[in-house]
Amino acid sequence: MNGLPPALAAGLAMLPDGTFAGKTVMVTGGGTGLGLAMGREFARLGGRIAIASRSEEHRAKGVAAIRAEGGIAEGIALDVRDADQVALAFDTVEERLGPVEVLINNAAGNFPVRAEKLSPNGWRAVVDIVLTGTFLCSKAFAARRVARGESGAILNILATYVDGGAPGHAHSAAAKAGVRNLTESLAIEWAPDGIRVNALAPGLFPHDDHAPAMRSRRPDGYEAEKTRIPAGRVGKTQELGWAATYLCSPYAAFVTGHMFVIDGGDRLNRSIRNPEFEPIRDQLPD
Ligand SMILES: CCC/C=C/C(=O)SCCNC(=O)CCNC(=O)[C@H](O)C(C)(C)COP(=O)([O-])OP(=O)([O-])OC[C@H]1O[C@@H](n2cnc3c(N)ncnc32)[C@H](O)[C@@H]1OP(=O)([O-])[O-]
Ligand SMILES: NC(=O)C1=CN([C@@H]2O[C@H](COP(=O)(O)OP(=O)(O)OC[C@H]3O[C@@H](n4cnc5c(N)ncnc54)[C@H](OP(=O)(O)O)[C@@H]3O)[C@@H](O)[C@H]2O)C=CC1
Repeated sequence: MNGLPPALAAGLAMLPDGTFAGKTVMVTGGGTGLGLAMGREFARLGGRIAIASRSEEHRAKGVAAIRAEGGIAEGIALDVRDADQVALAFDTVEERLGPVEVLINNAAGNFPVRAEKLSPNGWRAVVDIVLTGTFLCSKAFAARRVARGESGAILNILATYVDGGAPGHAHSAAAKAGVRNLTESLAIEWAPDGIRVNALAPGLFPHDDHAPAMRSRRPDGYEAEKTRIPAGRVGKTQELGWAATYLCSPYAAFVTGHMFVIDGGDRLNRSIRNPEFEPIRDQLPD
């Protein structure tokens, strides 16, 4: 489990080439980090990628990365918190790339903060991006798929702290837990329409795009994680692409309402000798 099989490390496909040929895949927050890694894998399998986010710079970077690999990508301006912008984004994508058949709700906001210091607006910003944004995009997607009488797939990006919470991240953990529950409600509601709704919960996947507030503050970066995570390493962003494309592919046609965890066993980590408890207020700045 510590490394990748040589064939996978060399970039060989898990799914057949062309699995997403002719399909439009919208990735919210797809210009950076994990969203971009997933978009690249969908594009490699033939998908047309719509990168929908707020920052022109992020969108342009993502579009350039996918096009440099021979893929098809367009950037679409979108703040997922705004229902009118969401509707316009879906219409614009349809005009430029065709109707969206796969939606990846990846956009998120997060910053570490002691809960008693989190302002109402800080709470609202994160919950609105993660929970309300996921609902608004899912609703716009499903309304269009149902009107066309066509199936589709939604993948919601969670975090492993949907179980157990996350001290210092109360806003994000609560919002992600809400998205997990939403995944299940919508999966049941839309199953008769052929719309599958699944979730992917990543463990620790460092990347160069991480927002400054979310970067590791440890002097050794992520070196210590090698002994903390049971698999002995952090995740590689390409691995999320493999999981995401499988869950949205016809090979997962009977999979819906599922949360797929990809974390090297981190979530289940229990030790015989547990570390001492260090209060969160001692771990975060004032
Ligand atoms: C752990 C591993 C798992 C990883 C999971 C991830 O999700 S990784 C993904 C991570 N990726 C990202 O997060 C990328 C996207 N993130 C973002 O765009 C911003 O971080 C955002 C979420 C604040 C939204 O931006 P926006 O322009 O909509 O909002 P705004 O700037 O107007 O602020 C709204 C309120 O929040 C307050 N506040 C802000 N920062 C801090 C802080 N550090 N401390 C305290 N408070 C903070 C700010 O003061 C304000 O409250 P006020 O003063 O009015 O009471
Ligand atoms: N990296 C990790 O270890 C982990 C990540 N995750 C999850 O993976 C996903 C991707 O995170 P990651 O790539 O690490 O982080 P990034 O900060 O790189 O990505 C977040 C993306 O969300 C977009 N975004 C933020 N707010 C909005 C908004 N209001 N409307 C539209 N787009 C928005 C940003 O684009 P823009 O600024 O252009 O709007 C950005 O591209 C998130 O859901 C995160 O919670 C979960 C567990 C671990």
